[in-house]
Amino acid sequence: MPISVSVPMVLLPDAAAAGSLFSAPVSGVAVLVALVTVGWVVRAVHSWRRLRHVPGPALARWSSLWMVKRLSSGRFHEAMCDVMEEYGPLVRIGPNELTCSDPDVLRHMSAARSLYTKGEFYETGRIIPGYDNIVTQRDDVKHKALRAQMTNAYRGTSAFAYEDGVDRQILQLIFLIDNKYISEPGSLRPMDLAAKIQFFTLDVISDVSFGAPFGFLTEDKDLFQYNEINASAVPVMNMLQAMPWLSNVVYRWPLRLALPSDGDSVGFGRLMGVAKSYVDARLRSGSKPNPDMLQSFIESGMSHSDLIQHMFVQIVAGSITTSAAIRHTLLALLTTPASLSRLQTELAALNLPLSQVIPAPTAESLPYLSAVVLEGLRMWPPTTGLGCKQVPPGGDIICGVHVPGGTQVGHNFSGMMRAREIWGEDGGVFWPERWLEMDEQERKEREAVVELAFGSGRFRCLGRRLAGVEVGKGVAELVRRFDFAVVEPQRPMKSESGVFWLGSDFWVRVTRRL
Ligand code: HEM
Repeated sequence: MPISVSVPMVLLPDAAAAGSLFSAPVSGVAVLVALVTVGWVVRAVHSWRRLRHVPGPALARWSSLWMVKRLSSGRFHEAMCDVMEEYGPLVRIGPNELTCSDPDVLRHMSAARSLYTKGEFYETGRIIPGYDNIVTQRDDVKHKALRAQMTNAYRGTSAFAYEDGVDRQILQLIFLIDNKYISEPGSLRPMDLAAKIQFFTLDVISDVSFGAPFGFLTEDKDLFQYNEINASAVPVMNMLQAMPWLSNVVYRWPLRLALPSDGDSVGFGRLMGVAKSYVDARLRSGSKPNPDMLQSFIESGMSHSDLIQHMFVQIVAGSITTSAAIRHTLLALLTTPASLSRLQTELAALNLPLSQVIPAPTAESLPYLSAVVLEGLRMWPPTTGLGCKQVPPGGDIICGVHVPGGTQVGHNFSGMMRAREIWGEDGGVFWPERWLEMDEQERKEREAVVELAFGSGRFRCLGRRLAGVEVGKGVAELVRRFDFAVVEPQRPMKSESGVFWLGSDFWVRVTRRL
């Protein structure tokens, strides 16, 4: 029997009543969406107008998507060269971001009395949310004070010499190659040169920092999955470069729980843990001072938390950059036999025994080695990120145009190092001879441009001297002792650029020369 249910008429809403029941929330959401859209459009139009006179790709005028796409493509350095070619030395690459390839402008922004400050992106490098280190400190007065505190350690006065640490790790690298990776006729022991160089730079920086290497070279493995985790963190850094405000999201609960911490067993956190254990051991009463950077930092009066942070900062800042420089210079040499042979001849003339590493002053006095190192830094500046500086409140005239206060102006390192106006038609070619053919004045000026790969003025890289010793000696000692044949000449190495270079799969066949 069918069941019939009778509903009292009072409970049945009529059509009009139904409409009013739903229309209130629907129209509320619609108004909200409309307000947000109008707000976004007004903001976008305002930001487009502020910099509409600066040339650049159409999408970049409205959105950060242009940068996001280029930064995540792995070819950011090429995008920077392309925009310079197409639009000139000052290019708009985001709603509030410009990039500049004029060396004078870059120097001006970082000069001692300049009113520019570090840009918004720097804050994204904080290790502890809300707590600044030398890289992230945007307050000029505090940055200056911190830098003064740290300079002694980087200068290498206080009875410590970088060179010993670099030499120890060069010998360790050579020992590893000699014992594990020498191929004989008919046998191949392929070696990923990119990985070994990364191990080398990590062991150098830990050796000079705490007086003991991490041990990447002795273990011959990616300890604490550091390199693997570093590679997976770079895409996040790339996103932050395009949209620094995202770091406010990352630093909030619950995402902040995923940030590295010194209790982690792998990655950045593990490295922080190692740094902390060295700091704690050194501060323990009765512990012996050691002639290293940590000791200099302690003597400068740094707090416990600052010591840990700055040990960690320099491990990261001092390894990814230096390894990119050595890796690219070696690749350029292996694929330019005339340059490699000329360098090997220069090194052979030194008649140094194999037990000895070339002393830094000797390496620096070699004309061809110096030309090779300069040319490697020029062709592939190791930092490809923008290092934006913020235009002071009153605005400034850059490359002849007015740029309003608050604009973020980045360094177009890659474009500047290949610009036709500076380097001529062959700026895109690795050719160390160019340095030997210049007259003294010209060479001085060009060297000053390459030097900008380390920043300048108030923000100049503190590890510049160590990096120079490491790159010069590292390249020289490897090509002096070994021949490297690229295993896959059509794709010699995997290399990607964003904020930093990432390199891997640089497979080589190694034989002894001496
Ligand atoms: C080829 C290797 C290297 C390159 C190309 C390089 C490049 C740079 C650049 C471009 C900056 C930023 C400048 C700016 O903000 O305008 C910088 C800053 C810095 N670098 Fe390096 N770097 C290298 C190696 C090193 C090494 C080995 C160390 C540590 C021993 C180091 C420690 C630092 C520190 C602490 C800063 C922050 C300076 C400050 O803000 O005052 N770097 N470097």
